[in-house]
Amino acid sequence: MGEVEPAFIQDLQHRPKLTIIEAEGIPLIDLSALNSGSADAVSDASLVSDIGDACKKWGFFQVINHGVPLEKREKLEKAARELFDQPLEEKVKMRRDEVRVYGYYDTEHTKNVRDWKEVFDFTLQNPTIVPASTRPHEEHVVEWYNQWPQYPPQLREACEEYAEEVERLCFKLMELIALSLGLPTDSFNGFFKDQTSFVRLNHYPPCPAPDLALGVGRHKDGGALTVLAQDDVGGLEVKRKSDGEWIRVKPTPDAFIINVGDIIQVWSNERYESVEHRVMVNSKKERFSIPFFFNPAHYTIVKPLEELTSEDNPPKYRPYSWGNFLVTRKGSNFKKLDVENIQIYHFRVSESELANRFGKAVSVA
Ligand SMILES: O=C(O)CCC(=O)C(=O)O
Ligand SMILES: [Fe+2]
Repeated sequence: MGEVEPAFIQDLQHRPKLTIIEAEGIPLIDLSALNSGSADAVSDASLVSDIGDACKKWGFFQVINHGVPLEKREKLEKAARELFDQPLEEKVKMRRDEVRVYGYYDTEHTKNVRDWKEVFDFTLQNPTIVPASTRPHEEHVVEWYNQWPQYPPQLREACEEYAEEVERLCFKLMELIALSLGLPTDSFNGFFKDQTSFVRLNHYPPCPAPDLALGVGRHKDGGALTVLAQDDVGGLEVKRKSDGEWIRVKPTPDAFIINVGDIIQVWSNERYESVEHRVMVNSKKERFSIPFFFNPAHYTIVKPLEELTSEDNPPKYRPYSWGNFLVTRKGSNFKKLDVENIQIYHFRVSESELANRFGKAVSVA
């Protein structure tokens, strides 16, 4: 990528500020209690409340001593560099499209503006089963398969080993999140039995106009939880809930950045919110990152959990099909649409509807 074409240029109000706020950063949480071997470590009370506070206040936190071996992460980071270092003719041999949705891609759009990046996606469950179309109530399913390159030869093994470790961490984090919401530890496990999780290798090349373009435009992650490994360059910005300022997430060696996705926002009936984030690019340095998107089975109907709703706190979302959401989002990756793609707020019950329901409940009582 050389010159900045118009497709990359953000609208004025979404352009990044080059003065970076690193003030009060997202919380840093030490997970060593989880790996101490004690059977009830996951119910460590202060850990649970720290996670709950971070989810509520920020929707984002970093973890250290998370149990994912550093050598597995480094092996994948090295393979990712070698992969993106290949000539474009090689990389496009495993190009993603509407049928082969995993593989290499360099023309992704977020909110209909092109991202300054190239990516390689792979799924954990190969094949991943999803609805055959974006039609509501689609009963047929299709299989989505991985595409592996010849070079670098160790990429596939590095991907699979890394994914296995991070998946384990995701299950532990979901247990901590369940406890922080006052739910039984294993409340969420069942949703991930036939998971649609996938991992993305991101490469953000140096960009001649970091004031006009973004590596990834502002967005919320649509799944349940994201576990992100970023290198030491920096660029991820999180929209601070308290004042809407964009805050840079400072790289911490060997830490993972965790964020709550839209599904946890719905399950928790907005006790925890999925927070907007974006990636700034750099005129001198390339940057690499690896998000792991932890997603439930395609047949999951996402709705606020009964235990977390009540007459005073009625469900704020209408139930929706995760498979339909995922397939609709993936389709929108491949073309620039004239309309906004599927967003979680489309399923939000309006404040006036909520007030009406509440009013009715009161008048009946
Ligand atoms: O590269 C990053 O730091 C974050 C990427 C991201 O937010 C995403 O791919 O959803
Ligand atoms: Fe994201």
